[in-house]
Amino acid sequence: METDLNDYTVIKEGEAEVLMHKKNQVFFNKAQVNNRDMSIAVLRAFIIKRKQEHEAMLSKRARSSGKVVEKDVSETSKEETPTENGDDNGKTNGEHEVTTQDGPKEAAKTAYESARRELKPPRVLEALSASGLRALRYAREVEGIGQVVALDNDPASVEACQRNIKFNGLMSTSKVESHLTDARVHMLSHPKDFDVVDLDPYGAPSIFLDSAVQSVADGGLLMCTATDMAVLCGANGEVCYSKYGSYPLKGKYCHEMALRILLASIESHANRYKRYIVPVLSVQMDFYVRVFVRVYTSASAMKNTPLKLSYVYQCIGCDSFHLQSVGRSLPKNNSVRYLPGVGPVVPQDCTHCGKKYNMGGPIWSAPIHDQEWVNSILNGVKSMKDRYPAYDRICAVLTTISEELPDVPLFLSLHSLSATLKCTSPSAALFRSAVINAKYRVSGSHVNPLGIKTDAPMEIIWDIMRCWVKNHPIKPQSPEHPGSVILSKEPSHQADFSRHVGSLSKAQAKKVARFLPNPEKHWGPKIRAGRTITSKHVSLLGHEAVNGHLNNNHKEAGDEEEEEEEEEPEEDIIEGEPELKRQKTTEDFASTS
Ligand SMILES: C[S@@+](CC[C@H](N)C(=O)[O-])C[C@H]1O[C@@H](n2cnc3c(N)ncnc32)[C@H](O)[C@@H]1O
Ligand SMILES: [Zn+2]
Repeated sequence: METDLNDYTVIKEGEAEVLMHKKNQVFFNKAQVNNRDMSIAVLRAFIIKRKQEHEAMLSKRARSSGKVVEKDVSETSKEETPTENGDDNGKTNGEHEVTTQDGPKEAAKTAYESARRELKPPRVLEALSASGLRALRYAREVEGIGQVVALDNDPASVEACQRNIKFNGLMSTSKVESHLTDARVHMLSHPKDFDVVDLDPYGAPSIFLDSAVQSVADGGLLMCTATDMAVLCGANGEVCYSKYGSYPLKGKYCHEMALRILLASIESHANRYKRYIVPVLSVQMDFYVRVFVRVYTSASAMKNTPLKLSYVYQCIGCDSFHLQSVGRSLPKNNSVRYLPGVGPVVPQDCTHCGKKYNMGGPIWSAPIHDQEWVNSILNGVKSMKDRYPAYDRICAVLTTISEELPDVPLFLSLHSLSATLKCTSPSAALFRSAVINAKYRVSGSHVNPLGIKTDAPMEIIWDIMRCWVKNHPIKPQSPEHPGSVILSKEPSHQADFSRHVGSLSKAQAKKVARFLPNPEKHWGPKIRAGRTITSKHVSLLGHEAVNGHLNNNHKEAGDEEEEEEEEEPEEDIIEGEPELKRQKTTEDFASTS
């Protein structure tokens, strides 16, 4: 069928152009440019890293095969050297037989050259592609990328994607292919077939995780978005548990907890197939979380999973939180014994304010980024500023991430600490100085401008706040109030608030932007393409965001099936900071006492 261009608007993002039908039957959200740019930056870093790893494996192989050839040439031809992570990229697939005729050095060189040719450009699966914009951007903008397979189970989306592939010319038609299929079926029938798998669903990715972890090649990259922030941040704890297998807690750190719940869930799916993940970058931006993890196969490495997971105890009175590892390991002779974690790490009642704890998790409590990757992604982005439409935003996010303490899960909120004590808040610089002067480490968090990551125990934090209140007295409060209980104790550590040079992050000191406002109104989620627009959507998203598609015979809010599957905000939770203090109601206290 001929395409009448008058029916379409051309949308350009990066180097890709897509045709959007004026009736807008296919999903497109401009705000996801940050997500797509960040993914391109990670893909570029992945391609470089993969090449470096391959080179390193080859030279190791060449060295070892050279040595072995000198000893026994016939044995060398049979040998295979798996990489550290059990990755089989380096296999010669038995194709290359090292002959004795050219001598050992030549044999090693030929083996090297043969294996070198084997690193094929990475194959990418864009499992949920809609218009194909993302797949097209990957194909057009990421140097060294291989085939990009774009899937969707919606016929209108696949039709649009195929039209867009043609519209983007020869380079796209040769690299991108689009299929109408259920992504889960395709991933299950293509085990370890893709070097990169991208999941960008409406709402939760949970139903795609099991097949996705099987479809990624060893050492490959899984990139996964979740926009169901209300669920992940604790609005419906039981729904989160059913989808992800973890209980979320309503804390100021909930967006970071969301990232860690998603990582724990991916790991759990991977473990079913003797696989495990290594996160390289985990980002909370705009209205979603997105994680980038590498997937490896190793039954023995998988035993470490319980050491990377923790439950979280969070006090309902003062928000103090404590992590309890799911498992532990003990060295035994030359091996390791794996044991359950020792607990509980907290008493029944909070030692600071006397209230009970909620228990959440398990969450991923190992690092959520690889700082070497983060730096190389950030440097890559800076070196190609003009190639990223969302340069300022992704640069700001990556800069903040590059300064996060990698080994400190979750964070404190200065406002929350001050709200508990009902005092004025010290400035972040003063508070951070007091922590550093007490000989602990401190950093910001990319998910919250007011977040403070620190390895200081809660006793020290409350002592710092007690000392602050001594100089900034508060109005008398009821003696049962958690803040009054905390302040009734004398500090055992005397806080030193004198300004420390480390109280500002490097980026703050250099005045590099770390958090940016949204570039325009309605910079948020969009509803599922083809859905009936209701008054609920308009009130949540605004008229512009629903593209003026208010349907007159709309259903009322609540009539939608699978509501939490939408790429929609839930009031309070997604936009900015959830107002969490108010959730500590008498109901909370009663239910745990
Ligand atoms: C949020 S959109 C993807 C947006 C796209 N990645 C982008 O960057 O513009 C999600 C898409 O997943 C598709 N989808 C939902 N379930 C699917 C399934 N089981 N298999 C394949 N596609 C599916 C929907 O039709 C929709 O087009
Ligand atoms: Zn407490």
